[in-house]
Amino acid sequence: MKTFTNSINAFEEAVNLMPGGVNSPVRAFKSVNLNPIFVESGNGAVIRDIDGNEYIDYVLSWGPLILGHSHPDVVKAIQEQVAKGSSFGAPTLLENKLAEIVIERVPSVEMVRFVSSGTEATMAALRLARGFTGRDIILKFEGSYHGHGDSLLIKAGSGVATLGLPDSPGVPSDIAKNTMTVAYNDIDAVKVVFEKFGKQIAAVIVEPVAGNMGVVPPKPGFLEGLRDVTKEYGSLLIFDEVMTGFRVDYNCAQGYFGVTPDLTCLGKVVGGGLPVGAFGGRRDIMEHIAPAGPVYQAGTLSGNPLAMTAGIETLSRLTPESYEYFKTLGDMLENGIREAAQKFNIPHTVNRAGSMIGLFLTNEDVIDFASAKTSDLELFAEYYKLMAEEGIYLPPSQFEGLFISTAHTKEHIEKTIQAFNIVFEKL
Ligand SMILES: Cc1ncc(COP(=O)(O)O)c(CN[C@@H](CN)CCC(=O)O)c1O
Repeated sequence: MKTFTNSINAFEEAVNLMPGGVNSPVRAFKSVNLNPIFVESGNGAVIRDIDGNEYIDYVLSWGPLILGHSHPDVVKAIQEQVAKGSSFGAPTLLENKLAEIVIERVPSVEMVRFVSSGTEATMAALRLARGFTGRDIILKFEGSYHGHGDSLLIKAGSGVATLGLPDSPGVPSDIAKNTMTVAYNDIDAVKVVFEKFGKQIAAVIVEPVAGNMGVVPPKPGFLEGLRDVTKEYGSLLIFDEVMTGFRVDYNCAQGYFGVTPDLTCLGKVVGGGLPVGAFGGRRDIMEHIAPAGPVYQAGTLSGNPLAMTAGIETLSRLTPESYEYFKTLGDMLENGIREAAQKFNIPHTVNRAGSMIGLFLTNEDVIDFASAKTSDLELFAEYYKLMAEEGIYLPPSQFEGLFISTAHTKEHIEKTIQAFNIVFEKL
């Protein structure tokens, strides 16, 4: 039986030091009603908490650790770089190198700007789209998360073709009103909005595979429809690939689905576990970014040498064969979860996009946020606790997905499927 004494004590201290005891809300384990574990170390596919418990990790720091924790080559390269200096606030060859890799792998990217988080990337991409088009309105999708920028913390107004409402205190209504929200996968609703506001819409921002309502792949024709309608009205199409970038495919989700946006936002994997975000796209658009153009964007630690090193070493070790490996393990896990849920009559829908897997505790097809919310959240909390006791570390929210790394093995997957069977039998 696992004990969590040290994590419990540490969290008691933390809640007096930091809001909610964490530096990002989802880490507080609120939606699963548990004390979060404090992690001591990670090695490959396994993390160890400060009570000595070990877990097979399917969170992977919310996506970045696609090679697993403490990959020896990545560690060595960062150690060598930090001995030469951690930050200069001046250009380094490392930025050129990572930029070349990103431009080579991401079909839409002709030029790229590095920042320090996915939020910065999407904030900057929106400002760029507005500056380039001279328009103000942004269209996003209900249940999608693009970081905590004011223009993106927006919930749907009533009805389809109405303006957005703040989804957090502190977001001025004057900002919220320029963001519209419709249901993911509903291309007809998008067309209604464009018929009414098309010439005022600067951009549509979309997760090409939604990963923040759980995993929800695009319906056939959805991304293509967005590409067509934005072209028709002179708006930009922005793919937020912070989660899907280099995870769904060697050439990102845009390569997998064959739809090329005007701008792409990246994060997570592109930094290999260190703080990196990026936005890039058509050269004629990107050349509007300061100092080449008038749209301002800046950052003290943008292009940080250590973060660039982690990104270069990580992306360099991802090959087309890596995605074959993810498919093999992902197939095993997806089928194993489905078989276990069927065997023990657990309500379930399993969605998948490459090495992103979403288990919803509902028998509804999950195609958008409304259908994702039919999941049984109380059952999810019970399931989560039991899986943790079996040594499986999952994202502590029904509205997140499981990630696989190149460090996961068939043995890890087999142990995980065994845990699903044990847990589903108990529920
Ligand atoms: C599609 C997408 N776009 C932007 C972001 C924001 O990236 P960051 O600012 O957290 O680096 C994210 C961040 N994802 C969340 C969870 N899925 C990160 C975890 C957290 O918030 O702690 C994202 O998924």
